Amino acid sequence: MLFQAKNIYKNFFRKSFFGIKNDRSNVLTNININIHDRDILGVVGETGSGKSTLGKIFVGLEKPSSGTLYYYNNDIFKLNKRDFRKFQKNTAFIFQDPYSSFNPRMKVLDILQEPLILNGVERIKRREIINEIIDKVELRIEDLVKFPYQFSGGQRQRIAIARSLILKPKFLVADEPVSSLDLSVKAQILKLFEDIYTKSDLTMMIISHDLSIVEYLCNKSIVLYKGVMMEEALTDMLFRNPLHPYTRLLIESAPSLYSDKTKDIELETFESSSNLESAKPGLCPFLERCKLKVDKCRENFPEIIEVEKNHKVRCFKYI
Ligand SMILES: Nc1ncnc2c1ncn2[C@@H]1O[C@H](COP(=O)(O)OP(=O)(O)OP(=O)(O)O)[C@@H](O)[C@H]1O
Repeated sequence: MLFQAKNIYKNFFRKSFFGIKNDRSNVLTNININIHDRDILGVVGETGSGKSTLGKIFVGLEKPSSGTLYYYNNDIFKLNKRDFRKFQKNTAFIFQDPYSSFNPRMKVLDILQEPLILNGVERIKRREIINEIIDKVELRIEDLVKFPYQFSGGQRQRIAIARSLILKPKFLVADEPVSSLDLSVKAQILKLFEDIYTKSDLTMMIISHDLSIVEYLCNKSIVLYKGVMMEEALTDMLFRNPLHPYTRLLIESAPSLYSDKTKDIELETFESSSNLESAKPGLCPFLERCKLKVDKCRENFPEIIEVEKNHKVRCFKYI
């Protein structure tokens, strides 16, 4: 198994005006996930549900507050410096807004060769790798001497993908990889991810609030709500038979990949704002918005249970 996340919690402390850490926010609660070689795991949930934080933990950019993340059975946060660097070389993260992660004074060639230089790759080999990668992401040789601001959003995303792949990682996290792109460019970039996956031995995590992207690319998916895993399933199952009221809400209200229009259907699982019940610690975080709640929901926190093979849900409706 490539990754095994066990009981991962992440809290951030907000500092008060006087710089004292006093306000703790639970961003991730008891996350357990297995990622096998060649999986494409989709992580969905609304803004602030902890998706990016989870992705960053998987590439070592954030450390969990507690819990363990195994990479081929090694606890990555217990590796010595050299092995941790080796681990990070095997992983890559494409940020939500790639443009802001580029140095605007660097040309594409420098953006692409920087990681190679840092890893001691010789000039001739660098050229070979860069030629190969720009071919893969369908950029042109003449693009190498341009600056990022000279490209459209879709082209910039190609540069970000090229840079993330330059050290041939085994595992790639793409955080909202197409959220800022218009529909036709979005489809091209998704196709590019698909091609890259087919022609390499990558394992991926795709973070998105947009379910259509996950449906298109991912073989399995998890649904996060306020940092809690609500459902985990093979993607086909999740879409064919969503169990958690929150997943159903997401799927029912999702626009299709092929249209900007949100489906106009009755959201039977969703409590109208006038009826909201405030969420209490220790109870299901979706309680306040759930129309299907039962008495038990106001008393206990539901465990996540396997309802059928490869399909888990956290909801008292199924316990
Ligand atoms: N470094 C940090 N310090 C303090 N709080 C943070 C930090 N990083 C994230 N958070 C908080 O953690 C929560 C989850 O953030 P995260 O970016 O992981 O969510 P997300 O689901 O990816 O949302 P989005 O889709 O908007 O990026 C948010 O409330 C955010 O403000």
